[in-house]
Amino acid sequence: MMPIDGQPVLTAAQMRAAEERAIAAGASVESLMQRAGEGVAAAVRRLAAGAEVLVLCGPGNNGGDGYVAAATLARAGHPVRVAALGEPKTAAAQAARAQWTGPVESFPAGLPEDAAHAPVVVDAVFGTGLSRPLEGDVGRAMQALASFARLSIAVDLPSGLDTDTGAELGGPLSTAEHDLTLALGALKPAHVLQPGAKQCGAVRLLDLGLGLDRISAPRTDVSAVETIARPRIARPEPWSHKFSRGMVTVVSGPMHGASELAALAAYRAGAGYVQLLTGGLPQRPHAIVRRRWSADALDDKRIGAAVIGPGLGRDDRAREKLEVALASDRPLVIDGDALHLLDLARLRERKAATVLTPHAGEFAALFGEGEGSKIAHAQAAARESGAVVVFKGPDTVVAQPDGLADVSTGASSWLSVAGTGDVLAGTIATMLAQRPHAPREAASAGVWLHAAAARRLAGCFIADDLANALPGALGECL
Ligand SMILES: NC(=O)C1=CN([C@@H]2O[C@H](COP(=O)(O)OP(=O)(O)OC[C@H]3O[C@@H](n4cnc5c(N)ncnc54)[C@H](O)[C@@H]3O)[C@@H](O)[C@H]2O)[C@@H](O)CC1
Ligand SMILES: [K+]
Repeated sequence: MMPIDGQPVLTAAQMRAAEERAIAAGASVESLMQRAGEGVAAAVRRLAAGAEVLVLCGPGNNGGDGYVAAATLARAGHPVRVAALGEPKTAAAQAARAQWTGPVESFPAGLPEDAAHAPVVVDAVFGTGLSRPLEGDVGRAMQALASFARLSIAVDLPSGLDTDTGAELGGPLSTAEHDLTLALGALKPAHVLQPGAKQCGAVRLLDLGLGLDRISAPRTDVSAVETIARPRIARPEPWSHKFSRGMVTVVSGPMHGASELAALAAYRAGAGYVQLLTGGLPQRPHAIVRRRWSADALDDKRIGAAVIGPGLGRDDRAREKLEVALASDRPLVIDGDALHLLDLARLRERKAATVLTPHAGEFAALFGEGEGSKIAHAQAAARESGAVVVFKGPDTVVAQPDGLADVSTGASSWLSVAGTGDVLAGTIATMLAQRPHAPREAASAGVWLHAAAARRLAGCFIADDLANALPGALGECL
């Protein structure tokens, strides 16, 4: 079982292609299924601690993995039962079924009442092949079993999810929520995009030897999408000074608090010099340099990145400031109100690095609703705008115009509070000021730090606390 940071994310079609490549290179579906089932059995055995396991098997190869896992557990002397949704339909699943010598109960109808108390449930009903909503009582029965179980584990994916979008094919609340999902061979979008990611519980990767790791396969060969890994951030050099550490300028507006938060976060994320262009009164922290806005305020070549949007307002003065920011040659983070004023045609004329940080509402206002997954939406928006797009949420996606994209995993739901977006904008600006040539990497590093700061707070917090937790998160990256 491997952690999921910095791993490729493959669609169902990309997964099939990887399987075909492995078969062309000498593997067989049966050998891959054996490896998958044995990996599942090893994980289940370790976690079940001797408790009886009920394996639910579907008609396809996901079910085949389940039969191999059940047979492997039985051979090891672990108490295990099997219940199946029909007979296996593929040759590989039929061969796997033949390994299991015990009885097969039928699922969902016919499963005795006491099955509801199975302490450990393994969902091997459907994986990447599911193309339509679960029929009959399958979803409801699975939910009941999973909620009664002390431990419920999904093989590859929780049955009922759309692999490529993470949507529940049968509509909201139609899929069981598991404690653990064992992603086979590679992560899929449903492991990282909501609501699928929540239904997965913890996600761990089982390697099937498909050669999908970044050492064997360069990023674009198998997939342009990857989960965000902990960034490596350099300590200041002995000869570093405040400007070489990264200078961030935050453009303020009538709602001073939002830009104050962005400026505080920029400092806490490691910037050497943060100035706030504001008409507000001096306040803490005094380290923030406060200047009045002027039309040439962004001409300073020492500025590594500027932030515009938090608390900016949407009036003519806000428009004027945004136009100055767009015309400047400084890297720019555009957030909040500025996203509502943005003209995409004007943005495309800009040469310097630009990062947009919309939440779902701002994203829809700028780019429309779109088709497909959140990853596909972010990729299309990056292509259309020519900017790096950070499509925020519980499953933040960072995409750049050529299609490369990163997805955040494990964001705390406590981040759903006012001001955390301003903190993210400031954090990304610092990363951008320190890494001027790599806006996607800078944005992803900022997203990682933001999520790590929230994890360190481990519960309810306000945006000021989040900014103040950034140094601890940064410490994890040195
Ligand atoms: N891609 C790979 O490299 C490997 C994949 N394996 C497993 O194979 C799985 C994919 O197998 P399959 O493609 O056979 O797909 P699944 O096992 O996910 O299910 C597909 C089967 O269910 C039927 N079906 C689809 N939607 C249905 C619905 N709503 N109600 C009833 N029946 C429905 C399909 O007609 C098909 O028979 C993966 O998730 C993984 O568990 C492993 O065995 C080994 C390697
Ligand atoms: K499954």
